[in-house]
Amino acid sequence: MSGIVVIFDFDETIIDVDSDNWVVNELGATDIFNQLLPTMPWNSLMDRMMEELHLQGKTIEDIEQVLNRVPIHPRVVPAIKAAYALGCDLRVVSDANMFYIETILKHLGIRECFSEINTNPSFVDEEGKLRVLPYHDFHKSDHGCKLCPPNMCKGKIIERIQAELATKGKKRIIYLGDGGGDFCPCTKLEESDNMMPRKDFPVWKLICENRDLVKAEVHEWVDGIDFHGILLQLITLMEDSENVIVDSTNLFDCKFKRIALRSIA
Ligand SMILES: Cc1ncc(C[n+]2csc(CCOP(=O)(O)O)c2C)c(N)n1
Ligand SMILES: [Mg+2]
Repeated sequence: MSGIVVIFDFDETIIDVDSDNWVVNELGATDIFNQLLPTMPWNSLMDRMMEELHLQGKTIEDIEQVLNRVPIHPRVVPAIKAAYALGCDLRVVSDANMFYIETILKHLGIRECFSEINTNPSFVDEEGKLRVLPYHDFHKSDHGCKLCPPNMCKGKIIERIQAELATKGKKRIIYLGDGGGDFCPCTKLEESDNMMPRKDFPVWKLICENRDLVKAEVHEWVDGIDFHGILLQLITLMEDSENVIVDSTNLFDCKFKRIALRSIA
């Protein structure tokens, strides 16, 4: 086991679209989705959209088939398999839902690479309808974070993971994400952690505008080629820097690799 935990956002990070929009659009429910969007929070809207699809005769198998052909860059699965093979602890933190994520990861043959999936719970009810629930029950209590949507504060999830890691000795985090919801967790990372925001996506813009709020090293990525290249380079570099104390000859190699990485100043 390496001392590295890699935390992945899901939509527009592991897969190349928003899974919610993908299912709605592919099953022909875009118009009703657009009508309902201004009237309720996203997470409640997804539960409602699953009801609409059920009423239109769409089955759970139809949803599975659509999820199984979701766009993903060909380098992403090899990157995840390689990070797992190198002994990293891989986790998902996503505002999609458990049914979508597990269906896609199983189809890609990488479900077992992940030790944990933190997302909105979902289940198939007795009528065969997919139900989507909030990660935090915002009807019961407010998570109190002003940056995040009411159903999920990814920063709270990172703090829980950090507390767990603190009990297991020193572990370093690499976080990959794209969305506005990935900014709060990124502000919780330490100097020795690495943040990989997707270039020109909301979290990248928020980091550029609030550079002082982010202590972690920042490495932007554009596509699956970067996802693969930068992630594996960072894992190697972080492992090297752990070995530096026992083998100082690694130091030059380590510095050289650091220069080779693309960073946001
Ligand atoms: C303008 C606008 N309205 C609503 C949303 C909400 N939203 C869209 S896809 C998604 C799932 C993200 O999953 P993951 O955390 O895996 O990326 C969420 C919560 C948004 N992003 N932008
Ligand atoms: Mg995302």
